[in-house]
Amino acid sequence: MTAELIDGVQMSLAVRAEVAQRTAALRAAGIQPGLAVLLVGEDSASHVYVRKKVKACEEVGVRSILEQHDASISEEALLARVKAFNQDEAIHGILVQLPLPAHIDPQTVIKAISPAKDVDGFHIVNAGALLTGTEGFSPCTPTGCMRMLDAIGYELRGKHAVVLGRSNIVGKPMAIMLLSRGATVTICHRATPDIGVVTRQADIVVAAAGKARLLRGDMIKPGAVIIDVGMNRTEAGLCGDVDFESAKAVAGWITPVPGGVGPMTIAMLLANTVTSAEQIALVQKSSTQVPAS
Ligand SMILES: Nc1nc2c(c(=O)[nH]1)N[C@@H](CN(C=O)c1ccc(C(=O)N[C@@H](CCC(=O)O)C(=O)O)cc1)CN2
Repeated sequence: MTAELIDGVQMSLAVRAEVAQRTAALRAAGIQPGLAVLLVGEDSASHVYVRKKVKACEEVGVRSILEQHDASISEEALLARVKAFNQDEAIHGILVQLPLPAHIDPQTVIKAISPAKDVDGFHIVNAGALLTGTEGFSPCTPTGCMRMLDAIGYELRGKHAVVLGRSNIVGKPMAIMLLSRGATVTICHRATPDIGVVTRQADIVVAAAGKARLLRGDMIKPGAVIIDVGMNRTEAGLCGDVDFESAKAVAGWITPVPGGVGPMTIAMLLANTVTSAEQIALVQKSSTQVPAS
């Protein structure tokens, strides 16, 4: 068997086209969606991702402000910048690119972002909304993975989904999203003794462990859907958490790296930013409406 490729580039273009239409409608109503991006330090991968985000904004008509800070910026100074963007009416989304330097606590910084502008969906208010199935912003990478599963018409109800990795930005929210769609979910992590025993039972594996080529073909149930969130820079170049060549010989569907989940992450960020602008516009409109006498 050779797996069918899930093309994240094509899917992200479809999402971007929708976002561009919504942006055009907002602009016609006098609202220019705006995203503030805070980048701290010299992590080269972060610079690549942020450049992609800024370019994507430009392409769909979202205004972006990129603020770059030296790695030595204090936590207080960074918090002050976040708070300034919270107050800025031209800004509808705020994101702080992760990882941050070791002297800055990411949770403290994320907590300072207004939940209404938290287009990364990392704030505890939005994490709680996801957990309880109420309205809020969902993290971009797992939301992008769900869109990919939907795009191939995959029915999750009754399936066994295995998530590799338990990070706050991918593993945990991914598990909640799969669970809320009726899948039986297992999370494997560093302390799981033998992940192959678990993954061989899975109908879907989402690999987000941050370990190059962790999931090999011999650990996959024939016909399973394999979503690779990994973004590992090795001597051989960029590779995912899945050993693509051996996995594609066994799986039913598979995402490539690059060109899989990454572009969908950026597309979902654009979608969240435009949603935020639409919501803020709605609130502003209702607060300026004069009640009928
Ligand atoms: N504030 C945030 N920080 C981080 C997030 C996030 O969602 N919000 N996620 C990751 C990195 N990330 C987004 O920021 C991200 C990673 C990869 C890609 C992407 O398009 N990858 C390309 C390949 C790029 C390359 O050549 O290196 C692909 O897969 O095709 C986009 C976004 C951690 N930090």
